[in-house]
Amino acid sequence: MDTQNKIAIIGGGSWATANIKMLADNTAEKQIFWWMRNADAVAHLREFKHNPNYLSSIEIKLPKHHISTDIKHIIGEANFILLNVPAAFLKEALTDITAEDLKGKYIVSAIKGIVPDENQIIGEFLNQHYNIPFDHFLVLSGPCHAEEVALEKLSYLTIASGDPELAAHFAGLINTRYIQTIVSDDIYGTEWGAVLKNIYAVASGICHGIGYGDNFQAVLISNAIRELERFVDVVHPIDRDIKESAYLGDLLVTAYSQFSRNRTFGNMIGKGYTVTSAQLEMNMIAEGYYAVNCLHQVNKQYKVAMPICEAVYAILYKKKAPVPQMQHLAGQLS
Ligand SMILES: NC(=O)C1=CN([C@@H]2O[C@H](COP(=O)(O)OP(=O)(O)OC[C@H]3O[C@@H](n4cnc5c(N)ncnc54)[C@H](OP(=O)(O)O)[C@@H]3O)[C@@H](O)[C@H]2O)C=CC1
Ligand SMILES: O=C(CO)COP(=O)(O)O
Repeated sequence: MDTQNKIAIIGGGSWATANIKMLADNTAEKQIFWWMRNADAVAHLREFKHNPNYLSSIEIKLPKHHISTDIKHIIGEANFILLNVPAAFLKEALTDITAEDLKGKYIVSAIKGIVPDENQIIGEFLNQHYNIPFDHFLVLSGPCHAEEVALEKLSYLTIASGDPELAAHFAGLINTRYIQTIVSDDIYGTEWGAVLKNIYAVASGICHGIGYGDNFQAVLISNAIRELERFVDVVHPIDRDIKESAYLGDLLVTAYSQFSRNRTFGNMIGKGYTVTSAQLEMNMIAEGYYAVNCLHQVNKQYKVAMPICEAVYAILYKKKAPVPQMQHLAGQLS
């Protein structure tokens, strides 16, 4: 294994900023490089050592020349590439990057989404479009909100990889006083679980926005974990315990948290905002919005019963009114 520990973070949002904090607070020897598309944010970071747009309380102590808008240069410096751009914009971010640029590197996806048009989770997309072997691919998953990392609240992260030794090595680069790590070999289940929980969090927010209470939400989420299990068991049938933190834990934190972008987005939709106005209001990305459209396409092949995802799809993409859709869904829950 290449243990140089030169890590490039690709993306400039909340999770990228929180990931830099964990990596910097971890004491293993390493170098950290950071790419983001926003030149003003790079200039601000170099001068003032804070991301002006996301989690600005975190102090970023990287050398100035380690932060850049030149993605090819930043990727060229590192042997670990930590992808942290919302899935909807990943292809755009990697436009100038070729398979040759990524050859031999370890790619870590902290993204919880599906690549639009390709309708692929990140590991599949990188494997098919950039020849990344699964034993060079890792998934960094929750349950973990960037905001709580900023506050150094105890959090658990799951690292999944086709190579358990590699997963353990990367875990050793992000463990801190407030970050515990769990290692898994379930790349597909971890990725799909994270994609689906975002859609269920949107559903949870919509229900809250139209006036359902905690009693209904508990039933919704208990049905959501069964729906999630049905789907991952069809897409990648292995022996997994859906109650583990990477699956149930991630669903719970996103569906219930005040910090969840997906729940907040759903709540606004339930309250009558249009998709565009909710997105403008948030200034952050709700992956569940993009994911539900991709999932709707992907599930034409698998035909798994997914009434919660279908209700969210109908509201967001067919412009159906939330109240009757959720009433209809409620009739199917148990
Ligand atoms: N936040 C969290 O707690 C967690 C997030 N994740 C995952 O991390 C990934 C990144 O999300 P997160 O950091 O939360 O994102 P944020 O919502 O905090 O930030 C949005 C990011 O998306 C970029 N962006 C927005 N619009 C565009 C566009 N049109 N083209 C290109 N880039 C764009 C922004 O760049 P710019 O600032 O230049 O506009 C910014 O980097 C997602 O897959 C998310 O699911 C996973 C675990 C936890
Ligand atoms: O993935 C997350 C927590 O594990 C963050 O989810 P939100 O995008 O809903 O904030």
